[in-house]
Amino acid sequence: MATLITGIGELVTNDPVHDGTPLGVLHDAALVVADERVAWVGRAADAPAADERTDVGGQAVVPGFVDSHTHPVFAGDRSAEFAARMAGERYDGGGIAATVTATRRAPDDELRRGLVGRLAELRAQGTTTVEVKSGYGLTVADEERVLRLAAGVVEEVTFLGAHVVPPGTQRDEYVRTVSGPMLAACAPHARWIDVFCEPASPHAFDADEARTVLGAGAAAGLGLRVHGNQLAAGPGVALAVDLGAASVDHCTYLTDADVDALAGSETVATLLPGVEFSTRSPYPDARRLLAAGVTVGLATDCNPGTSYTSSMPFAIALAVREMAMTPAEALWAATAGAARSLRREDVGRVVVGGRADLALLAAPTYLHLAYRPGVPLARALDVAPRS
Ligand SMILES: N=CN[C@@H](CCC(=O)O)C(=O)O
Ligand SMILES: [Zn+2]
Repeated sequence: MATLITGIGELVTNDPVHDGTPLGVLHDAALVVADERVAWVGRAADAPAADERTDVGGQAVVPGFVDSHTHPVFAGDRSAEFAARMAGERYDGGGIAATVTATRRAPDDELRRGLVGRLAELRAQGTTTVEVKSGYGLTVADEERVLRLAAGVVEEVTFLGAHVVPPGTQRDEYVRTVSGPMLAACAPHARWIDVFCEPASPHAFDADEARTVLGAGAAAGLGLRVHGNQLAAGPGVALAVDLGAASVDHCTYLTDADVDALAGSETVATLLPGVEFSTRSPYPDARRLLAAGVTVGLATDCNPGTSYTSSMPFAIALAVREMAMTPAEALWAATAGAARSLRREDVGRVVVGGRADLALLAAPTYLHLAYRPGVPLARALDVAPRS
């Protein structure tokens, strides 16, 4: 069954063929969706016939947001930690242990309910692809169960056993566990492996430890992602580029050498401005990255410690207001850039043959995403189900 979506006042495709810009904007547009894929895209006046027709009344349609960095499988509450930070405390990753304790105690049903609820929250704000990390289990059994739950509901699943060294565990012994039995138990549920490489945190991993874990993950067939350069300049970015990681995330503190390395690489710099908002930290220098030609992605980093938001529009608004990205750059980073960080060609843009993952905006133009911060304008557009 084919559905014609018409009455699109402004359609962002991320396909430059339409207007010669990265966003590929069309006005008075329409598209045809069949079997959850885009079958046709163009001007409404040229639209072909279809079995069904949906008129969106002049609203804007953009590619569904791609949230390429989240940690939504957890239990417990860390709002008091947030309040303490707002009163001047610094974030160093120490609070992760509290979430680990609560997550280990939580039965599967409670974790699944929390995950599904957070994914619904994301979708209600226009996000159609979500990457989900583990990292609050940190035993073989708990990491495996978290990833099994995640793999039951999303495609992009990331093993983050190397989030922090759990209290009471020797560092070298833990790195051996993560790279050995934990990886063996978790790899069947995951597409990616990630490491919090941050020597500035006493809880996270240094370059050698991160290299060991990522090397083992690559040997097990997983793609690589890195949490790096969040708290200070450090080895995370260089390591990610050296190992051909798909993404290095945070990038808050970068040296010139880091920027140069990223510029000549296939590694996406994924910026997470919700973290700087919630930890009262300086924002990453997005303009420096863009000027150097680095591919920039944007994500929420939805997690209970540093960024408990599920809103990609909020990330876009922060990127525009606090990181001086243009609204067009921010939307591209939240869709096509984030898709590239997941090495996905089928999401993050509206092209024939791609997934019909779309966000509808209660607004005439995508500019409203940053212009009207905090207003629930975006929602995932549900098109007719597969025939
Ligand atoms: N920095 C490391 N990990 C998460 C925060 C986890 C937490 O504090 O619970 C992040 O991406 O910011
Ligand atoms: Zn993270």
